[in-house]
Amino acid sequence: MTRQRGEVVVETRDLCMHFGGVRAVDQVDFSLFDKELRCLIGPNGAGKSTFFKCLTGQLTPTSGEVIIRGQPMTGAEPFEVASLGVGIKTQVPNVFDGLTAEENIWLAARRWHGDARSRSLTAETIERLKLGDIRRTLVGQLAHGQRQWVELGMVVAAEPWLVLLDEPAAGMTHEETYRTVELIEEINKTSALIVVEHDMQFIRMISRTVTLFHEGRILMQDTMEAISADPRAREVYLGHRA
Ligand SMILES: Nc1ncnc2c1ncn2[C@@H]1O[C@H](COP(=O)(O)OP(=O)(O)OP(=O)(O)O)[C@@H](O)[C@H]1O
Repeated sequence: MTRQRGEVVVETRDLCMHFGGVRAVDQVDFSLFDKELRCLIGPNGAGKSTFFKCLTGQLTPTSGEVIIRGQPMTGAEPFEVASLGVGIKTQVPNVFDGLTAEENIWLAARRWHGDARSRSLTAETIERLKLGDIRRTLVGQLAHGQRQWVELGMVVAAEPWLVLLDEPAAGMTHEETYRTVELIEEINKTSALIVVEHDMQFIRMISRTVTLFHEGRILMQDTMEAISADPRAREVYLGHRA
């Protein structure tokens, strides 16, 4: 079961996001502990992305509460969530194609820090995520996976204590997915993470506590091994994916 570590840093209470009659997120009570790495999985339409967007401020929930490090953040704007020290990577690309990888990472650092600190953070991030071979390449010329890693670098350069990632391995090859897992493990040394992901190979490699959504609710929360062995979980999700 979930190994509880330290303080709860993200909490939702009775969170609901309804679109007309569609209960995309319905009465969700969720807790994330400091330094935890949590994956959110579920079949198409289960409510993962909607839940994610309620945390990031992209959507204002219909009812319920979002609490981040003790602060009530229900309905906050994305910049207010980011201001708490939360790094957010959505599915929408957020890079400048006409700038190099290094310049993109520097810009992300510069948003929060002075010039000197931004330069050192950029160098540290490139070293930490092993992006040295592409640092001077224009992002518009990079492969899909490499662009995603630059975006991860942009998130890391802001020194977040919490990182929220929506489908970081989407569209990646096996090798790119493997590298992305390594980068996420590296980021988890300094940040808690919530990762929405479809890719079973990715989830198994990450191998931590997984929250399984189904019809807007949390159906199960456990290791991937336990979820894989559960008949109900298999029926709603794994049966048509594993
Ligand atoms: N803006 C919206 N307006 C109306 N309905 C929406 C909207 N966004 C999501 N929904 C509906 O809410 C439900 C949950 O969708 P959501 O995208 O959160 O699921 P998901 O688990 O992220 O699915 P996927 O894995 O396919 O991305 C679905 O029925 C979807 O059609």
